[in-house]
Amino acid sequence: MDNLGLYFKIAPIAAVLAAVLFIRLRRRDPLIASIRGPASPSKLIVQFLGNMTQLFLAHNYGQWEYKWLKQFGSVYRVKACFGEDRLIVADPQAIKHILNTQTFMHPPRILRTGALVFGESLVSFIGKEHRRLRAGMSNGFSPNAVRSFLPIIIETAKKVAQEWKVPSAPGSSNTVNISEAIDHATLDITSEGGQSCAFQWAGCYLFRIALLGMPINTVQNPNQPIAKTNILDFFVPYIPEFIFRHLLSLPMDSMRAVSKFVNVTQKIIDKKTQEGNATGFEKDEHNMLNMMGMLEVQTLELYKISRREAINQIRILLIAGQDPPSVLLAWTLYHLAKYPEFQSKVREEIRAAREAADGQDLEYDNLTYLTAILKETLRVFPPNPITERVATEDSVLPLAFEVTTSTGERLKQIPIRKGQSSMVAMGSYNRLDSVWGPDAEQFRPERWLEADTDKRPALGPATPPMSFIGGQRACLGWRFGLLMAQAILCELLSEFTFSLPKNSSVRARYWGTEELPVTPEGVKGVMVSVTRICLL
Ligand code: HEM
Repeated sequence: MDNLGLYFKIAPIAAVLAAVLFIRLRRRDPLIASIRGPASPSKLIVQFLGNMTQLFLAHNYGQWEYKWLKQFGSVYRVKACFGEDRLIVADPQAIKHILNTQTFMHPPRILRTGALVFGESLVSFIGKEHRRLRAGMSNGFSPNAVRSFLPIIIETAKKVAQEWKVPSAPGSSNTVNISEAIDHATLDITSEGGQSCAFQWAGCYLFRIALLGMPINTVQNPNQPIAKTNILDFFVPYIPEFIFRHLLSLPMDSMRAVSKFVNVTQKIIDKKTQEGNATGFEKDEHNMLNMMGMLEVQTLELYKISRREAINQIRILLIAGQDPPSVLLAWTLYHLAKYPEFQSKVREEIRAAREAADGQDLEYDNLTYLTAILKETLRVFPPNPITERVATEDSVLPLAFEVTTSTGERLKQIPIRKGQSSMVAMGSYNRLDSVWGPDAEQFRPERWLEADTDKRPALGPATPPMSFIGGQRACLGWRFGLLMAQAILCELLSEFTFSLPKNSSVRARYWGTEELPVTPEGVKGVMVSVTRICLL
């Protein structure tokens, strides 16, 4: 009986696996299969996952990907789940084509997960629906709208300084995990401190727990949860809808945390809508929805966006707006602590700018060395190093650099069949010797001050480097993210020096969609010694 029971449990799973494998093998494109790439790992258990474990679960993100880049060139093939052939694309011309034509879309995996976590939002919409919503939201990210957040950014940076608990006497220091306070800071900014915005009723505290409790923000017990949830991610396209709907009920810490986030934000959205309907949507609130004009009747009518839809964007703005700037700041502070010579130079630039501004707000874009440091950090450790697109029809990928197949054929372009998945590898593009020169691996901010910098292909906003992606799904908040980083760094560098404690080390870990710095124990963040100086 026991054996029979087991058989009935295993048989349907085996049948589904066999069917998926059969469909995959029949759909295999011989040209893509002939493009050179790494062999699949030989262990049986990971064979199902192909090279995905090396790509996404590497001990140090990029340890395989950047090696393959050197070995196989700027476009190569990897194995994904169930023998699927995927392209890893770091070639600038191919990337430009993928991002700027309507032929390539987010894969169902991202759209499905996006819909589950964010509801009807920018990340779960495609085509006309996406363009409509994006047009309405884009309006609000103008330089002026973004700059109106400067007072709260500066005020929040001061709170970071307090959270580090460094005694007030110059020379006093403390060793802290810089990501903890920075995570709180970017969340406070994005949700406008919870003081005057949509989150007020729910209490900022509850909201914080819900958002900061999400696994993408707290990698407390790194290896297990990361591996489990990332592996689950690989299977998302194959999970039937009736099971997928209940994914958040799985007894896993990560699922519980995401579910809490969904529930708390849903209550906020409902409450905000009810209150607004009863008493009107206040114009004097200063929050992101207002910044984008998303509570104004004219804007909503112009872009045919319902109010409900507008308020729904709270979730995506909070996640997209909170985490990448925090990761960028953590990697930047790590590099400044590691290279004191760059740190002194940037501090000197800030000091001179403050003197010239004579008490007025700084013009951050004029701080060329600070911008160089940020661009170099975005180049070497882009917060989102890789993303995926799927061809919706047959197409041809143009190439800047030829690709050689395993039979020795040299391709100047790659014909792509409908359904072919391509990973747009921003991190790899940002390290291409052919674009960045032989020192591409090195952290060298000076490269941004050299004359030939702007000759590199511009693939998206604030590029090069390509860390905000480009085309129809380019980061909407890149200007906001950069302003947050610039202003917070100016405040912190005016008050503290940063250095790495003895024997400290950091590695990069892929989590969710991000390349996070983690301590040797695997906790998100970087341990840094922070020492107070006389205020600049
Ligand atoms: C340093 C900071 C940031 C980086 C490196 C970054 C990077 C990115 C990347 C790579 C994408 C594309 C992901 C994909 O298509 O797979 C993206 C999309 C997006 N980002 Fe950012 N981001 C940053 C800050 C922000 C901020 C501050 C906001 C909002 C306040 C924001 C809002 C968005 C939104 C709404 C999208 C989706 C756009 C769409 O699908 O049309 N981001 N970001």
